[in-house]
Amino acid sequence: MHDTARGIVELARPGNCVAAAVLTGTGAFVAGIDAAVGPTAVAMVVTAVAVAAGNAINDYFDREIDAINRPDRPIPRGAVSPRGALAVSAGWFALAVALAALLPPLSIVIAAVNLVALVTYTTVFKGTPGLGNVLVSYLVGSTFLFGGAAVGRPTAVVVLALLAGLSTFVREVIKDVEDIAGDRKEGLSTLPIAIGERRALWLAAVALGVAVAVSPVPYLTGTFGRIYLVGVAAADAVMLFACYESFDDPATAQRRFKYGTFLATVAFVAGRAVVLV
Ligand SMILES: CC(C)=CCC/C(C)=C/CC/C(C)=C/CC/C(C)=C/COC[C@H](O)COP(=O)(O)O
Ligand SMILES: CC(C)=CCC/C(C)=C/CC/C(C)=C/CC/C(C)=C/COP(=O)(O)OP(=O)(O)O
Ligand SMILES: [Mg+2]
Repeated sequence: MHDTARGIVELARPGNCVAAAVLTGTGAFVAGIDAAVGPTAVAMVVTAVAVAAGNAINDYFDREIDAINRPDRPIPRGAVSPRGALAVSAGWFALAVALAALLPPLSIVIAAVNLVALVTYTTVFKGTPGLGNVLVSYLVGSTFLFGGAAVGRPTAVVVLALLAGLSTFVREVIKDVEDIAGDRKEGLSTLPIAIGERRALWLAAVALGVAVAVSPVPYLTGTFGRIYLVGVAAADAVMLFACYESFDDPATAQRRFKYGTFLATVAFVAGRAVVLV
């Protein structure tokens, strides 16, 4: 029983759930959390539960592949049965739907689109070159819009959504380069397999260049205070270095890149806080 409970928690990948919920909360905070603390809290829980549901159904559909490449995952190691994982995912999806119904109309629309995307990601989008990366990027970017919509001001965080989406695309491509051997063995057609590793990494570098060029905009529009520039410059530097590093060592680069995105999230919060105090 102990390993089953641990397995169910692992299916959710709680670190991703918390990180995504923080992004939703950041979106609400930047947009104007004073307007609606309750809906913000609900939106953060919906985000966390939706990510848990999406990760669990991903493991269900990936169970044969993971048995070869990730035997330590809960289903291949026998901690949770495939049917059990599907039931847990369905329960989390149902909970996300029930809670999303408490939110404003636009939030409900975003949640509905995202939940369908999460159910179809693995079976429809993941194996199509670049499409899976674009969908995950949209999902991460949408957390800011979801938080902004919860407080009735989604347009206030469109730039943040774009930055999060672009940077997620970059990291997903680097992760696909890291996983290229296993993905090729599984017969997956990821972007690096379809167009080549270096071309895929150059495409990611261009996307990062756009994100870095756009990153001062929240300061220039007055949304964030000057401290944001210091924080986002550090985050940009980490992500740019990770992107350069990815051509030689994608495994280290994608982990370093993730720290850069966390640094950027802190810069968003600090940048807004100094304007509000
Ligand atoms: C240029 C600039 C200022 C960019 C903004 C960067 C920003 C705030 C990005 C947000 C990225 C973030 C913190 C995402 C966490 C939420 C999440 C669940 C991401 C999706 O991850 C999917 C990935 O495949 C999971 O893999 P792993 O992390 O290895 O478990
Ligand atoms: C705002 C709302 C309602 C939802 C947002 C949902 C979010 C932010 C999702 C983020 C992306 C995410 C974590 C999706 C889950 C599915 C996924 C991409 C799993 C990873 O799948 P693989 O590509 O198989 O990689 P692994 O090797 O890690 O399994
Ligand atoms: Mg998987």
